[in-house]
Amino acid sequence: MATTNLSYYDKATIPNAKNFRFGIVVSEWNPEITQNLKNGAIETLLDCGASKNNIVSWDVPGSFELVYGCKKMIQAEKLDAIIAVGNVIQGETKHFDFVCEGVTQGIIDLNVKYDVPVIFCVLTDNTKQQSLDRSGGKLGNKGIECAVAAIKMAAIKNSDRSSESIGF
Ligand SMILES: Nc1c(NC[C@H](O)[C@H](O)[C@H](O)CO)[nH]c(=O)[nH]c1=O
Ligand SMILES: CC(=O)[C@@H](O)COP(=O)(O)O
Repeated sequence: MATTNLSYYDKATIPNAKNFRFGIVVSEWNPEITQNLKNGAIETLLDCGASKNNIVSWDVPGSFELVYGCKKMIQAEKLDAIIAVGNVIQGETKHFDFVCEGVTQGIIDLNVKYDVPVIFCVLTDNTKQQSLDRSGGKLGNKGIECAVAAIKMAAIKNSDRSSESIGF
C-alpha cells in the first residue's frame, strides 16, 4: 500500500519526550531533502516535549556514512534514541542498490549491537519527485514519522520492561 500521510500523529498516543535525549545524524547528499527531514524531526520532537538542549545533530557526507556517524555518536553521547536521516535517489547505475543495502544493514547492526534505538529515516526513492513528496510535500514528512518512532522507542528503552509502564 502506498504511503498515505507521513506527518499525522496523535500526541495523546505518544509518551512525553521531556526526559529523553536524542541524536540526529544527517547525510549531506540531497540537502534540500535531508534538511527538510531533519527540520520536520526536530519540530516534532520539540512539539512532543523534548528540549533543544537534548537534541544533538551531526552531519556526514552521504547516507553510506550514516552508520559510522551513528556509531560514533552512540559512543560519544548519552542518548535515548538516534534518527539517521538520508535520501538515496536512483541514478544510472547499481550504486543506488549498494548504498541502500549498506545503510539498511548497517542500521540494523547498530540496533543489535548497541542499546540505543536507531531510527531509519532514509528515503530510498526512484525519482527526486518521490523524495520531495515525502519530505514535506503532498505525502507529508518522513522526519515527523521518524521523530514519533524515536520517542516511542526511547520510552521502551527506558521502560521497566512491563507493558503498563509504557502505556500499551
Ligand atoms: N548517490 C547518493 C549517495 N552516494 C554517496 C554515498 O552515500 C557515500 O557517501 C559514498 O559512496 C562514499 O562512501 N549518497 C546519498 O546519501 N544519496 C545518494 O543519492
Ligand atoms: C545512489 C547513487 O549513488 C546514485 O545517485 C549515483 O548516480 P549514478 O548511479 O548515476 O552514478
